[in-house]
Amino acid sequence: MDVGIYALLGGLQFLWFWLFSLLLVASVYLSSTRLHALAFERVLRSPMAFFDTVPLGRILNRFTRDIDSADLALCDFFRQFYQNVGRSIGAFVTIALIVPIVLAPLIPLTVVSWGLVYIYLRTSVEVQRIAAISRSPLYAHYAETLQGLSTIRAHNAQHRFVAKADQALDDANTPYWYSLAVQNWVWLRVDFISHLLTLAVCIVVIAQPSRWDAAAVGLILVQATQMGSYATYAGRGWSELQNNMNAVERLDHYATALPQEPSRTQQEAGGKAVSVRTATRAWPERGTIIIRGLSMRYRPGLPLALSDVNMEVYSGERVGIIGRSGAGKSSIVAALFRLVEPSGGTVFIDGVDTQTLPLARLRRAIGILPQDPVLFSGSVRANIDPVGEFDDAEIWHALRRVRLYDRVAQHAAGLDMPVGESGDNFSSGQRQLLCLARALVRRPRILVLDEATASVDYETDAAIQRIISSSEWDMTVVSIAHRLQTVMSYDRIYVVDNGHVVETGTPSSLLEQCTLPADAAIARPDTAFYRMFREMDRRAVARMLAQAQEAASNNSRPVASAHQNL
Ligand SMILES: Nc1ncnc2c1ncn2[C@@H]1O[C@H](COP(=O)(O)OP(=O)(O)OP(=O)(O)O)[C@@H](O)[C@H]1O
Repeated sequence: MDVGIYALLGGLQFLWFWLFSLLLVASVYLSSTRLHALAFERVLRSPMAFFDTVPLGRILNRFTRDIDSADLALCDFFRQFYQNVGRSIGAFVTIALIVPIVLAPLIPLTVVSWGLVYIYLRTSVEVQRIAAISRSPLYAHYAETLQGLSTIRAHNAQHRFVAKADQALDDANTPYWYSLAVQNWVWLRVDFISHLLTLAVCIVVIAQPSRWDAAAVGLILVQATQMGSYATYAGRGWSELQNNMNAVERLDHYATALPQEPSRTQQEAGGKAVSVRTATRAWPERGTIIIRGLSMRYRPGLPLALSDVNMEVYSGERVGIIGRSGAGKSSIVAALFRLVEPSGGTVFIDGVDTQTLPLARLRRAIGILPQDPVLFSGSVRANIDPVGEFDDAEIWHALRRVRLYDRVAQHAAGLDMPVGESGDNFSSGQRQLLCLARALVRRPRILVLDEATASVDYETDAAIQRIISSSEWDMTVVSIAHRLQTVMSYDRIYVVDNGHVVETGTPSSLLEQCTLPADAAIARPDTAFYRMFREMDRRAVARMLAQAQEAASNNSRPVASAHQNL
C-alpha cells in the first residue's frame, strides 16, 4: 500500500480526536460552570431547616470536591476517553486495511475487555460514592475546629482534636485505597488482553513473512502495540468519567431539587395574593407589630417552639423580650422574618399579614442587629451598604451616629478602609457598631435586636441602647435580651417561657413586686421575671433599678394603639 495513504490515515486520526475532544471539553466546562451557579443559588435560597439538617461538611464537600470533579476532572476524562477512542479506531482501521485477518481475534478480545470494564464500573462507582461522602466529616471537623479554636485552646484539647482529625482523614482515605485496588484489578487484566492482540499480529506476520514488506510490518506492529494502550486508556477514561459523574449527579440534585423558601410567584400561585395595601412604597409607615395566636415548629415532627403567642408592639415603642435559654425568644424573631413559616396564627405589620408578602419585601422592611456581628472582608463602605444604595454622606452620617466616624476617618482610605476577614481588625464592640450602622443607614421603621449586646461590655451595650433610643431614628424597637438590665429602659417587656408569653408589663411594674421589702404583707409572686431577677448580682440589680426609675420618668410619650392600624 502507498505510504501516502498511511500518512493520510494518520493525519485524519489526529484531526478527528483533537477537534472532537476540544468541542467536548468546551461544552463540559460551560455546563459545569452553569451547574455550579444554579446549585449555589439554590443553597442560598434554602430554608433554615436545610441548614439545620445537612451538616456543614457535606455542603462544603459539594462546593469543593464535587465542583473540582465537574470542572476539572470531568473535562480531563472526557478528553482522555474521546482522544483514545479516536486513536484506537484509527489504529484499528489501519491494521484492518493491511492485515484483515487480525479482526478475528480482535472482536472476542474487545468483548472480554469491555465485560471486565463493566464489572469494574459497577464496583468503582459505589466506591467513589462512599469516598465522596466520607470526606464530609473531615471538612466538618476542620470547620468546627477553626470556629471553636479559642475554646479548644482554653481546655487544652488540641491533642484530642488532632487525633480526631487524623481519624477522620484515615476514614476519608480508606475508600480511596479500595478504589486503587479495584482499578489495579481491572487494568492488569485489560493490559494483558491488549498484549494478546499484539501477539496475534506478530504471529500472523511471522507465519507469512514473504507477504508483507518491511514498512507495512513496522507500521502494523507499532499500531497494534499502541492500539492496546489506546483502548486501555479509553476504558480508563470511560470508567473515571462514570465515577466523576457522581459529582454531577449530586450537584444536579442541589441545582434542581433542593427545597426553596417560597418565592413571590409561588405565593401568588398558592392563593395568597400579595396584599394590595403593601403596594404603597412607604410600607411600613408606622411600624406596628401585632402577633395573634402564633404557633411555630422548626420542622415537621418537632414540638412547637412557639405556641399561641400574642403580642402587640405599638408604633415607636421599644419592647424587650426576655426569658430563659430555650424559652422561644429567637423563635419569635425567626417567625417575624419568616425564616420558618408559622404553623398557625398571624403576624401583622402595619395591618398587613406578613404571610401575604414576598419574602424580600418583608425582610427589607425590618432592620436586624444579630448576636454575632457579621462582617465580610472588603471595605467599610461595602459592609455598611453592600448593594450600593446610599451616598457617602449617608454612610458617614450613620458612622458618626454609631461613634465610629473617627476610627474610619483617621484611615487614609476613608470609607474604603479595609475590613479584615470576619472584621478581625475591629474589636467585637466595634463590629457590632458597624452592623448597627448597616441597619440604621436604611432608616428602618422596625429594628430587631436579637441578643445583640450579649457579647459586648456594659458600656457598648449602653451606647447601643442610647443610639437606638435617639429620636432621630423614630423607629419601633424589638429587643431580645439575656440581660434584664438591657431592656430596663424600654417601654414594655414581654416575658417568654416554654414557647408562651407568660408575663407582660412596663419594667417598673414588673420590678415593683420583686423589690418588696422582706417584711411586706404581700407575698412575692413566683413569676418567671422574678426568678430571673433573683439570679442577678447586687450591683447589676442596683444599676437596673436606677435605669428603670430614670426610664419611668422619661417614658411619658404617648404611643398609638396598634389596633388602630389593623
Ligand atoms: N433550628 C432549630 N431547629 C430545631 N429546634 C430549634 C431550633 N432553634 C431552636 N429550637 C428549639 O426551639 C426552642 C426555642 O428556642 P429559641 O432559640 O427560640 O430559644 P431562646 O429563648 O432564643 O434561647 P437562647 O436565649 O438560648 O437563644 C428550643 O426548645 C430549641 O431547642
